[in-house]
Amino acid sequence: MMTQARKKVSVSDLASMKGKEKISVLTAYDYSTALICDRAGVDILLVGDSAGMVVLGHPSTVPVNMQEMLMFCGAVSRGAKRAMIVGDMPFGSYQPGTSTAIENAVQFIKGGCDAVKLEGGAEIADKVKAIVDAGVPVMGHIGLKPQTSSLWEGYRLQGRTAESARRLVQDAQALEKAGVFSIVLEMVASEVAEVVTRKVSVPTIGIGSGPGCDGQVLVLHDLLGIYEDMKPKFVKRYAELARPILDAVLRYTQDVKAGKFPEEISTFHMSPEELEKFRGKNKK
Ligand SMILES: Nc1nc(=O)c2c([nH]1)NC[C@@H]1CN(c3ccc(C(=O)N[C@@H](CCC(=O)O)C(=O)O)cc3)CN21
Ligand SMILES: CC(C)C(=O)C(=O)O
Ligand SMILES: [Mg+2]
Repeated sequence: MMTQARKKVSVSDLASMKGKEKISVLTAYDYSTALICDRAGVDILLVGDSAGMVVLGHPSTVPVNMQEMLMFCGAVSRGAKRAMIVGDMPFGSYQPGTSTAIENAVQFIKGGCDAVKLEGGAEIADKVKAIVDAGVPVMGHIGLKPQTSSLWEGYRLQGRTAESARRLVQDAQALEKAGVFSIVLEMVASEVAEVVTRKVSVPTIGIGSGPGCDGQVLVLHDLLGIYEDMKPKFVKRYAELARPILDAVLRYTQDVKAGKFPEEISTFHMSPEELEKFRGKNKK
């Protein structure tokens, strides 16, 4: 008998959650935290290009490349048993053309991801369709698109005017038609996110887009309180871990300086016989 494949959250599981059960999504970038998030029952782990900011220390997500993303994806995939893993395609990995987009999407799947995410609406629908046709599930991402917003107008609320709200609905529908299994709505006015959620059949995942979305996503380091360079209004800190980490490292450093670490319990010894021989030889 074949061993049963691990029970993973699938595209069809997510589809059937729309309107019934909210979808919990978090970012993850490494094995140890992926393992914890998976154990907590997070449905989707997004290996976000936000790693460029919170892990690599860049001022935006723009500098992150494929090689870096694939390393994070491999680590997260080894930690997640149940959660679906979505790889965030970095800036430059899908802009050059459809075949480049397919090649890089396939690299994410080979690297352990179950799906990929691309920023953009109607203008990238052809690339989304091509990736889906190649057999790779795609998550859309509209509203605030950090990869390009950082180069143009900065990180601002989207869908503030009736015109831009209508465009968001059209973008969502274009992505749905192109075959996405889900759409991230980032920093979209709550009223607009609600309408988009009603108008598409696939689940919407909100970040800073109000409670009307089918699911929610946050950056793990924001939720844990260990990324302090910025605090968007939509972030809720479920813990303030910067402080306890600082305290632990302070105490460790004090102990090292004072010669109080390591203690006997953390120290290894030779056997008495070998120690005797060692001392004898050393005497000479
Ligand atoms: N750590 C982290 N968390 C994120 O949520 C995140 C990233 N990194 N990197 C990629 C993008 C960038 N994001 C951001 C960053 C800043 C604001 C921000 O400053 N927002 C202002 C409102 C600005 C306005 O209304 O025009 C705020 O006060 O929330 C929003 C989204 C969300 N994403
Ligand atoms: C915040 C989410 C949606 C994201 O794209 C990221 O973490 O990079
Ligand atoms: Mg991203």
